[in-house]
Amino acid sequence: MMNYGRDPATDPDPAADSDPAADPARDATPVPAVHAHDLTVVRGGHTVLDSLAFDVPRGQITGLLGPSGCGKSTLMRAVVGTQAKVTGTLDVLGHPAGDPRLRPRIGYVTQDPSVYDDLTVRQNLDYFAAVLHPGRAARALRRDSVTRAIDDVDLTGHADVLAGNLSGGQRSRVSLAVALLGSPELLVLDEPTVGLDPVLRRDLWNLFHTIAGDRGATLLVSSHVMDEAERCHRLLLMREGRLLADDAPDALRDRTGSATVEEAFLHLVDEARATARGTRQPAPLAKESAR
Ligand SMILES: Nc1ncnc2c1ncn2[C@@H]1O[C@H](COP(=O)(O)OP(=O)(O)OP(=O)(O)O)[C@@H](O)[C@H]1O
Repeated sequence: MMNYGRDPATDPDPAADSDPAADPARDATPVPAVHAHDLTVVRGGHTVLDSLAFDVPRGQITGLLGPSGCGKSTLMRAVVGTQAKVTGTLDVLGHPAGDPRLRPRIGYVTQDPSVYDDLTVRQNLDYFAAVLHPGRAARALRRDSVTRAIDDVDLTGHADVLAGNLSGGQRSRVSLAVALLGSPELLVLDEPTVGLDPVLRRDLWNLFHTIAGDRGATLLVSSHVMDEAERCHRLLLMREGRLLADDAPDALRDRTGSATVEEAFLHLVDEARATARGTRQPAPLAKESAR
């Protein structure tokens, strides 16, 4: 579906030479969970993602942060293969984004919870588990994975409540539980903590770290709340469809001499504006919020 206009000289196809025997050095550098090069998306005649290049390392939490409208959801849709008009290279778990082989390996939670309001929490999970693991032989596996997913998102006490009677934050957590069902290698979560109280937000971030640390999954998590950046292993900072930074939070703060990621973000915005004006003088600190 993607990988339009790949330049073999600068951007080799990872699937084409994926035999480790052909190049033993590849063992030392595993294919990243996501590899993007010259990734561009045009929507309604407007360039929403502008020639992005980045890697998302495996087994870590990568935060995708930036103000509302900067292109986070568009990028996530491109990664899971549901975005139209994508050009450039976008490889996910070693395959072109959108490859049908990726479907069971990726969990995706959109901003709008996709749950059936007329089913209970457990019935929602049972339904999706039956699609994922059909047949009588998988009955115990289904039951265990449903129980674990409901527990993961702290909804055990609400398992028999109709989804339509849950709060917005609880319905979002049902969506997350559905995404966790198949123990995906890559979880793509679009603003999963919106509308949650601080305790639930903390618990969810703890869960994300468990999923990455204990289960070895890769998480790509978007947020426009900069304090969530501090909880990520790596950050992709975006603004107006471009990448401002691709770094670890500590390195980002050090590099910009900032106390927080939000301050670092503002520093980088000023730097980008100064560069655009063709001057090396940093502009005064912006007043706008990064949120
Ligand atoms: N159907 C469309 N046609 C044209 N432009 C669109 C369309 N949908 C979104 N856009 C534009 O694409 C840009 C990126 O939108 P996107 O939803 O990816 O941003 P976002 O960073 O996820 O925002 P938010 O944090 O508010 O969800 C925005 O400027 C938006 O106006």
